[in-house]
Formats: sequence, structure tokens, C-alpha cells
Amino acid sequence: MLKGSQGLYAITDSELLANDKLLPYCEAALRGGAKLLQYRDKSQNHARRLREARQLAQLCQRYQAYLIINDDLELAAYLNVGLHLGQQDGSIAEARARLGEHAIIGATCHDSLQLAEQARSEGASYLAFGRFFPSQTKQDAQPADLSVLQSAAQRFNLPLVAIGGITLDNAQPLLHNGATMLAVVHDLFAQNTAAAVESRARAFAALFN
Ligand SMILES: Cc1ncc(COP(=O)(O)OP(=O)(O)O)c(N)n1
Ligand SMILES: Cc1ncsc1CCOP(=O)(O)O
Ligand SMILES: [Mg+2]
Repeated sequence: MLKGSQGLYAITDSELLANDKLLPYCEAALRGGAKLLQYRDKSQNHARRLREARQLAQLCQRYQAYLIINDDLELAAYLNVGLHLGQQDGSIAEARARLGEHAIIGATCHDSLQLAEQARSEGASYLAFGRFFPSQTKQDAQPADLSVLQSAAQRFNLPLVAIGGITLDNAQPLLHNGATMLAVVHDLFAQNTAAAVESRARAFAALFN
């Protein structure tokens, strides 16, 4: 379903989007052209998570974008939206069985073609590699080399997501080496206004033209 997809993949951050910024800033990112939006919230506040994810699902529907829930299969199943799983977050195969063949399910592959092969064989919709640059959002993220994108592009017929410290200034080599989507938190959402988020999203989206 996601085959061939290209574009900006916006990922939320509970600190950057605190104080009622979540909805206006996400809407700005979607208006600017983000194709995927990941709800990434590490809190245990289930009521708030459900409320926010539901609001984001409605927003994504309006902009014909896909909502992806980070880590939480139950929430993704409840809202009938996509899911992103890391290596410690449960099995892609189980998620595929639970969410059905059309759901978007993404897998963290770090710097590893072997993890990517495993994720592909279990039914992942996209493969995420990184971090490619030091990340303020996830400081302990494992580093990855550009060469993994090149190899993955030759080997897999799936969208390849690059993540980690991506900015407008360092993104181009990722695209040249095979990334089809750029997943961004800080360089997109650490802005003072929604208008600035929209224009940053537009600039990221333009990298794909
Ligand atoms: C698109 C995308 N790629 C990688 C990750 C990282 O997932 P994970 O390794 O499980 O780390 P957390 O995000 O859960 O802290 C991601 N979320 N999205
Ligand atoms: C979730 C995640 N996984 C690897 S790096 C990262 C954070 C990406 O955020 P930023 O774009 O701010 O580096
Ligand atoms: Mg995770």
C-alpha cells in the first residue's frame, strides 16, 4: 500500500509540542506536505494518548495523510491506523496479523540489512534506518552509515525511511543514497510558530521534487 511512497514523515515530540501545540503544529506540517505523521508519546497517560491520537487521526484524514502510532499495537488497532515498531516493541508478524494486510507497519532496522530482511519477511510496509546524524530527540540512538541505504535500495522493494538528526541542510545525501522518506522531529517541530512549521515542512517536501 505504501510502495513507492516518497516524502516527509513528521514525528511528534511531547516536549516540543507541549502547551497545546500538538494539533496546530501537526496541522501545519500536514499543510506543508507531510505524507506520514507519527504519534510518538512515551508517557503512560492512556486517556491523553487516546484523545490525542484520535484527534491526529481525524487531522490526517482531512489531509489524506497516514497516521502511524509509535510502539503501541493496541492503540493502532483501536484507531485502525498504522504502527511503527522498534526492535524492543514486539513482533512485526504479530502486528501484521492483528492489523491486517492493508495497515502500514514500519520497522526500525538501525544500520542492519539483516534486521531489514527479517522485517520484510514478517510483512513490514517500510524499513527505517538511522540515526544518520546525532539526534537531540533520541540521544542514545544507534548510528547508521549512508551505505546501508544504498544496499537496502538495491535489495528491497519497499519505502526506505531515514531518521536521526535530519535537517534541511544535511538531507540531500540521504535522498541520493536511496532514502524515499525523511523522518524528522526537531528540525520540523522546534519552531516558534505554526507558520514556521508549515514553511519548514514545505521546504522538506520540495526536496522530493
Ligand atoms: C520512522 C521511525 N524510525 C525509527 C524509529 C525509532 O523506533 P525505536 O527504535 O523503537 O525508538 P522509539 O522511537 O520508540 O524511541 C521511529 N520511532 N520511527
Ligand atoms: C525516534 C528516533 N530514532 C532514531 S533517531 C530518532 C529521533 C529523530 O528525531 P530528530 O529528527 O529530532 O533527530
Ligand atoms: Mg519504539
